[in-house]
Amino acid sequence: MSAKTLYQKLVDSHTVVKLDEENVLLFCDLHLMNEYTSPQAFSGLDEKGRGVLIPGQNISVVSHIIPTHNEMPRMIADPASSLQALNLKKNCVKHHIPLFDTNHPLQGIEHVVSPEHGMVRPGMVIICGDSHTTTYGALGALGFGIGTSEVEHVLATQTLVYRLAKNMHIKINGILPVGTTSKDMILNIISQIGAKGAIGYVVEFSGSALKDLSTEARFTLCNMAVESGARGALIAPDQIAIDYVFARCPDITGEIKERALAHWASLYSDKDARFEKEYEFDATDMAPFVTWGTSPDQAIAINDSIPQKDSIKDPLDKLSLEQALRYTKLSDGQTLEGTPIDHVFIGSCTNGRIEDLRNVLAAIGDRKVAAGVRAMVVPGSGAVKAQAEKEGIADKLIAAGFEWRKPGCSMCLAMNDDVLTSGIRCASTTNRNFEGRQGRGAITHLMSPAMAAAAAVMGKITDVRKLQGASNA
Ligand SMILES: CC(C)[C@H](C(=O)O)[C@@H](O)C(=O)O
Ligand code: SF4
Repeated sequence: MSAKTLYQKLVDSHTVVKLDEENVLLFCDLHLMNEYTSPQAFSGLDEKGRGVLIPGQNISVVSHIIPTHNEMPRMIADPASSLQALNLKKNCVKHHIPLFDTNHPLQGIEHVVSPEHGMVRPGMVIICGDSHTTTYGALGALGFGIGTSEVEHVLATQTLVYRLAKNMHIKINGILPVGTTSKDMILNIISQIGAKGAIGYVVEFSGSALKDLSTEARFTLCNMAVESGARGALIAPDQIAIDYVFARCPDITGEIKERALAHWASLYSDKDARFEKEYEFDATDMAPFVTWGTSPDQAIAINDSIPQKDSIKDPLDKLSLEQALRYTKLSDGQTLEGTPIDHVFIGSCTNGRIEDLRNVLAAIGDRKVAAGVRAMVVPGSGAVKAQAEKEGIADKLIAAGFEWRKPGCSMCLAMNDDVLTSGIRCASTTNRNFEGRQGRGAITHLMSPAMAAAAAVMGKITDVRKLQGASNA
């Protein structure tokens, strides 16, 4: 038998039938839905008089449009958004699909909610009408985003017509230095391979630098891989992944547990497996990374400077640099450190988990949010929020001047009422910095939670490594 990549093993084990050289009918173990990308799919089912084939292998959350203010119970004031949430509820009740509704204590962003309750396990195929479904690769599950018409197909058949991707291997050796995180790692990688660098590929990450990363840090890495165009991101499951899953699945015991372990042990790329593209990085000299432009690959190390216009040969690249800098109101050749910021947003499916919030607290020490800065923390889920409150993180962040919100996507894409106004500069732990992403004319700098925390207390983009010790109180 020929050597296979982990990706090929996952696809083969889920292939119902090969359709042609490029397409297979793929079985999907878990299908996630949100209020935003599911309505047309349910209407499509209704029109054709079809039902949902396996309701228990689908799950829904309300995430994108809900407000994150602290009133109890949470109300959706915007009529269109309220209708979307109501429709999702109706559809889920009608088709017996479990729903984490607006006021459910565990509600949150799909990519935060599903792994924290043990729904994501190595070897699964997981799909969602949302691009950041690549997150689940951190546990050795193949996750990817699908379109609305595909959502309908999955609901009706639990399968998907799937176009095969190519294999890319990104090896990261060395050890991430203190003060850097997997967010810096992925921003660094994307800045080098480009926002289109992995189009058509499923990326497998490996290397010694991953061994020290927690599952949550790996989620961040795989989540953002899609920003390089990747159709999926994978990390072969190791003991860290296995421990994460079993801690959340106490019901898997005895023979089933043995069988699961035996299967998971086979989930790696064979020694001679062929990758169409390979990259190697060294984590040892990585530094905190921050975006300066309007694409996730327009990023630099905090101690570096924005590229000089004249150093860019390709006319299109030069144009996109000029356009980006016009929008972000920065100049070529300048450094980012010291750039004043107005707003800080900590949250999203990239960095809205408990470890991210612990990192925020650790970074600020006993400092307070700088005068004139508005800093918001939006936990990724109800469980993250409750945990942070239990650990005293919430109280300390509130005392430091942060707003403590309810879970949701919020200012990651500004589809609720958390919208920035034009010209506001935001230090954000999110994943996209396109023009207008956080509000028309608003400027987004993507960075790690620790770096965003440093920006909050210093009022400017700051190298978090310089913050150790001293206080601004
Ligand atoms: C709204 C949804 C389709 C979108 C996505 O697929 O990623 C959103 O989650 C985003 O992050 O831009
Ligand atoms: S948090 Fe942001 S990136 Fe994640 S699903 Fe929501 S809008 Fe998309």
